[in-house]
Amino acid sequence: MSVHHTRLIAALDTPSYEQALTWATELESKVDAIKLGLEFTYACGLDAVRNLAAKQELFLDLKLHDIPNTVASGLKALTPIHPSLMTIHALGGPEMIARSRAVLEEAFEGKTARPRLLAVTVLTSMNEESLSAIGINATPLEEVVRLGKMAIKAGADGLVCSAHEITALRDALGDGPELVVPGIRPAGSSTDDQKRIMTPAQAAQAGADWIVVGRPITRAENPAAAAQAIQDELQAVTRCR
Ligand SMILES: O=c1ccn([C@@H]2O[C@H](COP(=O)(O)O)[C@@H](O)[C@H]2O)c(=O)[nH]1
Repeated sequence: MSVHHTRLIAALDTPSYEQALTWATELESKVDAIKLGLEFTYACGLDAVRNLAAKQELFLDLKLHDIPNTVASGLKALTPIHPSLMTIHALGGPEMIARSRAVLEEAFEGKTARPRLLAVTVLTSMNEESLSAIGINATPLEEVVRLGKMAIKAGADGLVCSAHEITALRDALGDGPELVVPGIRPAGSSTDDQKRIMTPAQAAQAGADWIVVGRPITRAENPAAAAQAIQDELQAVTRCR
């Protein structure tokens, strides 16, 4: 059994390269990784992503979702950036997930660390009502566990889920899968468009490997101080597993 600490990822959601670089620099010693997603990548391009990846460990969150060949080829095209974590949507199904895993293994054969493949289960902006609106008559918890089991069996290294589903996923899948958890809100902060939220300490207590925090850091008057406060909250929670 070893002591386990939850690590902090800052989501740098901005269309401005200068802004992202400023945040990445300010947060360098405060967060464990940065996340770049659709907004930054579409606005600034892959060279900009590559430049920031040279500065800090990178979670490249592009949530690919298409037919298996297109997703696998897309992931392959991104491998020179060498992010630590990459996302696809679990809803793409087992063949898409298995092809994605295979392409990453092939691209990084013989190298020390390949990017870990994460399957996004149910977005943290969704609740039971939003699931019902798209014809899914299940709770987010039921749907996350159902998709999570399928995705891990198909070859995903981990899952993106909310902190509310961590215990059920650990019960179903054990400690192996890497659980990456957005929808994090320090006590008293605005929920924005997030529906399934928890505080950093609650998510750490539940067993998150990583938490993802965007606006509570980037919209703070002092982003570095906001990130440090979250780290302090995480450090106060020590789990053994
Ligand atoms: O289910 C998901 C999957 C990804 N995200 C991403 O995480 C950050 C959260 O940002 P906040 O500002 O802390 O809300 C954002 O980049 C999302 O694209 C998610 O929120 N939920």
